[in-house]
Amino acid sequence: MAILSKIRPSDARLAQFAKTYAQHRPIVQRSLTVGFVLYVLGSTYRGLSARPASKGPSKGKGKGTVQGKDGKVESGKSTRVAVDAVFYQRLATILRIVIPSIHSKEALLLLMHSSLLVFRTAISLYVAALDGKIVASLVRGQSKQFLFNIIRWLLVAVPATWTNSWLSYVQNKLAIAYRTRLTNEVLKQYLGEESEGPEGKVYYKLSNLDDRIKNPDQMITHDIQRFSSHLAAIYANLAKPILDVILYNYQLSQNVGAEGLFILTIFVQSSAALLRYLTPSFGSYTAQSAALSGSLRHTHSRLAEFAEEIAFFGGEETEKLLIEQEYATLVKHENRVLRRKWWFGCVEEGVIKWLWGSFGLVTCAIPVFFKIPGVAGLDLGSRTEGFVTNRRLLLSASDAIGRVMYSYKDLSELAGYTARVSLLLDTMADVRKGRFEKALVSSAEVGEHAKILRGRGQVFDSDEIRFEGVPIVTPNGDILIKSLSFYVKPGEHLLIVGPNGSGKSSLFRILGGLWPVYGGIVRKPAASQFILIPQRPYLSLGTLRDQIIYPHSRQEMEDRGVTDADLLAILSVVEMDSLVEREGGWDVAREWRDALSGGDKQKIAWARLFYHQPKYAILDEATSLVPPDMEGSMMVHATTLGITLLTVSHRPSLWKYHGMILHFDGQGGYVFTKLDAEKRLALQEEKQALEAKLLEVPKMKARLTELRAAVEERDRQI
Ligand SMILES: Nc1ncnc2c1ncn2[C@@H]1O[C@H](COP(=O)(O)OP(=O)(O)OP(=O)(O)O)[C@@H](O)[C@H]1O
Repeated sequence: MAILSKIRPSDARLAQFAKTYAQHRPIVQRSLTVGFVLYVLGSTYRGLSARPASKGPSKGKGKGTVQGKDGKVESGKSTRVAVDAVFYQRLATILRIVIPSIHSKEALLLLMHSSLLVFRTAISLYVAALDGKIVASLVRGQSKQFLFNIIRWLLVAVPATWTNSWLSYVQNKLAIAYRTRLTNEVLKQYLGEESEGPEGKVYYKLSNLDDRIKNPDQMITHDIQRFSSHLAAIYANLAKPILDVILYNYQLSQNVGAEGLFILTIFVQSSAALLRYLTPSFGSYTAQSAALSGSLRHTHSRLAEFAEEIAFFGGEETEKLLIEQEYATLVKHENRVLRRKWWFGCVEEGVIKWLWGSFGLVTCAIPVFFKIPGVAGLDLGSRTEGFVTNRRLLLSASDAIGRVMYSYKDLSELAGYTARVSLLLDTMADVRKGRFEKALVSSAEVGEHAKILRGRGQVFDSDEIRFEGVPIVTPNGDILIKSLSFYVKPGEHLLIVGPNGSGKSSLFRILGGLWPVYGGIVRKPAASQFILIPQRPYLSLGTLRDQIIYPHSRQEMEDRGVTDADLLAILSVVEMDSLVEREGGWDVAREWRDALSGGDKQKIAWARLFYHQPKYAILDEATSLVPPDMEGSMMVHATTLGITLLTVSHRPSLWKYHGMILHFDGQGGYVFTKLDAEKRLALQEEKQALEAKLLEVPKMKARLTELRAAVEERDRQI
């Protein structure tokens, strides 16, 4: 006061400014009101024009097709995406999975979330009343009352910040809970227990027998996560802003003071600087999350890439374990970030809304308790009240209105992710029932071809393998062989030969239960009685031991009474025992696909065969990279273990190990007969010798012509 009384010239200037301002104040108020209305209109327009959200999976005016990650349409038959009855129907189906009962954890979280939303609104109402009281005490100049109200204001900050942080925490918990439910359900079907039955091997059939889903890995990892977080957020994004808008709407009719706006801007800038300083490095957390998500996706893409090999090994459980481990690491990280967000949310709320809010009130109180010349008491009161209204409008109403504007966008994004998740669930359900959607070859619609495709064969359990009139049909409806009949009795090894693409591997896919049987009768042991060794064997993620015992776990190995010493003995059969020392022991884990050579991979696959000792081994060019002397010893060893071999090989050196031959001609025909290896080899040698002689004929003819010319020349000279 003493300082103020000394600066008379500035006091006069202040009084002059206040007078001019008071004269023009109505215009300022009107401009602010118009500006505010324009802002609301602009936000509304932006909110509505964001409806055909180009971001996210929805397309067009809230409608479109379900798209893959690179924008490719997921299915030939387009799936509508709109906020309509179909969306609510799909959502209801998924809700039954993510909230299985009212006693579930998710239902409890949802109840907590709702209660917190209502509680927060109640706090807002209380604060609104408290604000009014503070303004009243300011206007009346009641310093004690004012201080008392400020203390109440700071006290209410405790439950308010607590509620807001809890809201965000519970919402994110809910998203994780939804995701876990959906992931478990999808994994159950995708890598399900019933791998032996016709309902199993969904992960193989989804990508090989059906066209609808191009990237199941992305759907299971990314889309389910996006769907879950959108579903958890949509409740708060719709319900709370509507409540807030109703609550604050009456204040929009009140004065919007330019003074308040100015001071508030300073506060907002200061709080932003402080918060920038305090903010944990959420950017690096996001990068880490992306890396972990990428790793999880990589594991899934490996599964899709090697689906055939894993399907033959019945490695579903091992793959499921690996995926679950990756998922657990990701969730652990997300939970850590969530906890940081929780305390940061408290600080953020405390600083922005409450601490600076109280400072703002104190600032407004200065002209009340310390008289500023030229400004009337009544003006001061209305200006303070204007500031409070302004603060509320900007901090609460603008936030609420903004969220209402964008709620439709949220809803259509949720519709997009709902469509993706539904497509995944529906396609899996169809695949499990043997209903596939795939573009077929043009002739598939007519005549005998169509008749074969409409048919279904019978599959019986048996000790031996016997095909009776079974057509070999590719997933796109191409008929490789119309009717195939052959058998393999235990101990009677079968050699399968034929040109590329004639259907040799396709036969194995039917044996492994991967491709449907379109006709005839198939008798065969369960898929678990087969082991496939392809040219490029599958190596799982895990230790060196895991490669030999795949898909067994260490526990299963021990339960079978097998020790590491036994595994070493198995490795010595394929002359790979030095590998254990070279790689640093049985428990070393690495990307074995890159660590081993092609031949080493084949030998490891043979070691795996000797460990499992199945009834039948399918060898699809399984010795192509192994030295000739070793392939013989490996075959003999397999035979002594009682394993019956079904071999695809172009090497005549392997013929002698087989009793029967199935010869595809590549034109839809085949011969199934006894294989007399010696006779066949003798014939082969004679054929080769004749072919070699035939190659000499042109050279001999040329030489003969030369000799005849030379003789004629000599005769002329004589
Ligand atoms: N998942 C699939 N979808 C559609 N067609 C397929 C699929 N897998 C294989 N085919 C087709 O089936 C035909 C036979 O393939 P298969 O792998 O049985 O040949 P193969 O006799 O083993 O040949 P190769 O000696 O080259 O291995 C090929 O024309 C191939 O394109």
